Amino acid sequence: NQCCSAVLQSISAPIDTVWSLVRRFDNPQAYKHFLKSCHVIVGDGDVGTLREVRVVSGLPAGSSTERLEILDDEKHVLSFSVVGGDHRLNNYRSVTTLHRAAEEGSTVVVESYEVDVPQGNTKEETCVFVDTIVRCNLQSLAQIAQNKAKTSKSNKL
Ligand SMILES: O=C(Cc1cc(C2CC2)c(-n2cc(CNC(=O)c3cnc4ccccc4n3)nn2)c(C2CC2)c1)NC1(C(=O)O)CCCCC1
Repeated sequence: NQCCSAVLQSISAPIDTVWSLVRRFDNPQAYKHFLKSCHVIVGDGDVGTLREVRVVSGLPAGSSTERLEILDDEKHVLSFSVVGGDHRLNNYRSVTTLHRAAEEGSTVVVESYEVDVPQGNTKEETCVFVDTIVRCNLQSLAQIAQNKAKTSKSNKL
């Protein structure tokens, strides 16, 4: 019994700026603020790389082991799956894609996922839970990418 959903986020920064942050499988904590640390267990940052992330203290879970499934620098697609850890997100897999928005220098991020519905929770509760975290992450990504675009622009003046 799985649930799936997608979260969209518009970002006023060029697609290459946003992608430079999203593509770093070894550094998710750059914009995911529930993460305290990340270390690569196996691999060089390409498909098959395994990372272990630790969540900030005070949360029920401690860590998660995650595998990079897709990293496409041309199509701006990143996908990873959760393969272990002390949490209740079994068979979690997400796909994040970037798209040039109509407006010059703007990007739309689409992050979709699927995950097993844990014992004792409903599909609805599971989607609300995960959507909330993913939305937080993408709002943080937007802030950081927009700041990065501003600083790089002012450096060019
Ligand atoms: O952003 C993050 C960092 C991240 C990673 C983790 C877990 C280590 C994996 C957590 N977490 C999870 C838990 C323990 N509760 C569950 O397991 C869990 C699973 N079903 C549920 C279904 C319904 C209600 C509650 C549920 N409760 N305690 N902490 C957090 C906390 C909640 C804010 C953030 N992770 C994702 C990412 O994009 O990297 C986005 C979200 C999905 C995983 C990938």
